[in-house]
Amino acid sequence: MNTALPYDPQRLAHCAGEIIVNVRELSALGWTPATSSNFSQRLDGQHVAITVSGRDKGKLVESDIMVVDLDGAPVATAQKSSAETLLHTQLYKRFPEIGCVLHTHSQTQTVASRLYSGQGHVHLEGYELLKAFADNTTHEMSVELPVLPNSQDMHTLAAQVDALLDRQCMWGYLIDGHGLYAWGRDMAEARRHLEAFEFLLACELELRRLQR
Ligand SMILES: CSCCC(=O)C(=O)COP(=O)(O)O
Ligand SMILES: [Zn+2]
Repeated sequence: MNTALPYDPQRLAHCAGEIIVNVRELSALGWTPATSSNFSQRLDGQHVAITVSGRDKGKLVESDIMVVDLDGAPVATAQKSSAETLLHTQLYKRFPEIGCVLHTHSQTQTVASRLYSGQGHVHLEGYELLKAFADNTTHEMSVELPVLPNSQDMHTLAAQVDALLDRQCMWGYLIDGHGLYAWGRDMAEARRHLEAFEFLLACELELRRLQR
């Protein structure tokens, strides 16, 4: 064991395994086309396991998961982390309870982001599946899923997200023409939120189509 590492390598191996298994399943659904999407899990109070930039997310292996600190700087590696690392670390930095962040580019998420960008959010109401966002004490009756303008400048995007989080507490957001970010206390919860958003967005798109 390399005792010089500032994080627990066994925890990294565990998180990498969880990321690989879950992302393969998301990829098989067609939610990570053309090397898009990125995924992370918190290792401890200072470190995050995150996907290496540009990898085929459907074929991840352990060496495709690396460690960054909460400012997004690589730790004990020369690998390049996801181009969108800052969008992950800003969440871990701000909310100690967040343990997992998932970002995908499904067709449903991307089309919905385009359709609702003018409105700035997607209003989700009247669905039993909204219970996927409820904790033990509250029963969510409606959810506003924010839609942010896209930018190639991650600092601009991260500033938009920070401003949003000042006003509103939520489990995800869309980026226009880009995809969805969703998170949770652990992989299971983040995945439940991601799948619930995907399903609810698909319902909204279908309703719009039928109502035309
Ligand atoms: C080819 S997709 C463009 C970048 C992107 O949006 C994405 O999610 C993947 O970027 P990464 O650097 O994490 O591979
Ligand atoms: Zn992306």
